[in-house]
Amino acid sequence: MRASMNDTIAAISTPFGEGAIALLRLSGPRAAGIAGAIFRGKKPVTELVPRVQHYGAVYDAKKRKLDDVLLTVFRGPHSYTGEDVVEISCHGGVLVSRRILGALLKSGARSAEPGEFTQRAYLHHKMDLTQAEAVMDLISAQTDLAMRAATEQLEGRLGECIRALRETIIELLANVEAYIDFPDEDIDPDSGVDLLAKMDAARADLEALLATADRGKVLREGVRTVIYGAPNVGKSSLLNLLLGHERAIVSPRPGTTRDVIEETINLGGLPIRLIDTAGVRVSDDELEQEGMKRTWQELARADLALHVFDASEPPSEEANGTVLTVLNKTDLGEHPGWRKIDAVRISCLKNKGIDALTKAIVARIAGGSTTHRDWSLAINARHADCLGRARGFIEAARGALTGEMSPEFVAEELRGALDAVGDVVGKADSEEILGKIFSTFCIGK
Ligand SMILES: Nc1nc2c(c(=O)[nH]1)N(C=O)[C@@H](CNc1ccc(C(=O)N[C@@H](CCC(=O)O)C(=O)O)cc1)CN2
Ligand SMILES: Nc1nc2c(ncn2[C@@H]2O[C@H](COP(=O)(O)OP(=O)(O)OP(=O)(O)O)[C@@H](O)[C@H]2O)c(=O)[nH]1
Ligand SMILES: [Mg+2]
Repeated sequence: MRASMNDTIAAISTPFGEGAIALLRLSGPRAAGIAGAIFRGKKPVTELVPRVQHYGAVYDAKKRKLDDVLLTVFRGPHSYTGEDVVEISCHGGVLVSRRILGALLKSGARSAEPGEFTQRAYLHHKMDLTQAEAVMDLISAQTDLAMRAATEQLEGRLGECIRALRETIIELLANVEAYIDFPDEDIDPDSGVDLLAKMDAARADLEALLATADRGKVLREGVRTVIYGAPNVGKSSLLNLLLGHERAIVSPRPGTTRDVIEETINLGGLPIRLIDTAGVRVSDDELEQEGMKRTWQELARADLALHVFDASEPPSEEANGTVLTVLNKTDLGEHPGWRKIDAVRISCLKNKGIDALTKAIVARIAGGSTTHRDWSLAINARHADCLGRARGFIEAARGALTGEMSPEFVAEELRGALDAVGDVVGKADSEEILGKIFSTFCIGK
C-alpha cells in the first residue's frame, strides 16, 4: 500500500555520484512550508514568484549552512505532479545533496518511493498510464528509435489511439443498448449487419495495435542475439568486431570462452544484446562442460541465434529457420561443401562482410524496417495483455450477435471490451497494477 497522498514527498532526482549540479524535488501540500524551513533568500519561500529560480542558501537544523542553491516553486496544479512542488538545485556531490535531503526529511517531508512523483502526476490527471510508462521508457532508452517511440508515447499518441478505440466501442454499446430499452425488439437484420461491421473495425484496430507488441519488446528489452558454434570458429572475434573493442579474450586455443559475455550494440536504432558463448563440442573438461551448459541456456532464451562456422572446415550441421548461419574465416578459403549453403560470409580477421551481416540481422527483426515511422507506436507487455483481453470480449460480442442472442449479452461483452481497453490508459485503477508499474521507476522520478 502506498502511503498517503497528503504526505509531502522528497527525493534527490539526479543520479547518485559526483556531478556539477544535483536536483532535489519536493511535492505535496507542505512543499513550500518545508522548503521554507531550511531555505533563506530575499523572500520567504511562500512568497516567491512561481516557476522562476531564486538564489539563496539552505541550512540544517543547527543553523549550519549546507550549500548555496537555486530554488523554484511550482504551485499546483501547474507542476509536474499537479501538486505544490519545490525544486532545489545544489552543488552536485553525494554528501551535499544527501544532507539537504536529510534536512527536508527532518522538517517534515517523507522519502519518495520509486516513481512516486510520476504516480502523483498520474493520479492528478496530468498524464495517463501510457504516458507515465513512457517517462520510464524514455529514461531507459538506449537507441534513437527507442527514444523516439518513448517521446511519442509521452506526447500521448498511444493514449489517443486508445481513446479513439473506446469511442468506437461506446458507440457500438449505445447502438446495442438502444434495443435493451425496448424489451420486445430483437436486433433487426440490417442493424445487425451494421453492428457486425463496426465490431470488425474495432477488432482490426485492436489487431493493428497488438501487432506493435513485438516492436515494443525489441525497443524496451533489446534483441537477445546469441553467438554460438564450435570452439575456435571466431565467435568472440565477431563479438569484439561488432562491439568495436576487445571485450572478450580471443585465442587460437579452442575452448577459450567459458563465461557468457553480454554487450549491447545499436544496429540502425535497434538495441541488440550480443551474447558470446562457450564453444560447443564433446569434452571431459568440467569447466568447459559448465560453459556449454550456459550456452544451451542462452540459446533457449534467444530471440535470434548466430551460428558461426569455420569456412575452411567442411559443413557439419544444418542450419534451421530461427538461426542465421555465419561463415567466418573466409580469408582461409571456403571448403567446397559450403557452396550450396545459404550463409552470411565474413572474415573477422580481414573485417569483411560485416555490413552484410548487420543487414541480415536487422532483416530478421520485427519486419526488418528501421524507419522511425514503423517504430513510433510500440506497445508494452501490459498494453498487449489489456488489448488481448479486449479482443476476446469483442470476439465474444460478435459471437453473441451472430448467434442471435439477446442484446443484453452483446452489451455485456462490449462493456468487458471497453473496460479492458480503458485499462491501457488507466481507467480502472488498482493499487496492485499501479504498484507494479511505478516500482520499476527510479527514486525521484
Ligand atoms: N527541473 C526539472 N526538469 C525536468 C522535469 C522536472 O520535473 N523538473 N521533468 C520531469 O519529468 C521533465 C519536464 N516535465 C515537466 C512537465 C510539466 C511541468 C509543469 O510545470 N507543468 C505545468 C505547467 C505547464 C506549462 O507551463 O505549460 C502544468 O502542467 O500545469 C514541469 C516539468 C524534464 N525536466
Ligand atoms: N584466419 C582467420 N582467423 C580468425 C578469424 N576470426 C577469428 N580468427 C582466429 O581464430 C581463433 C579463435 O578465435 P576466437 O574468436 O577466440 O574463437 P571462439 O569461437 O570465440 O573460440 P572459443 O571461445 O574457444 O569457443 C583466434 O586465433 C582468432 O584470431 C578470421 O576471420 N580469419
Ligand atoms: Mg570465444
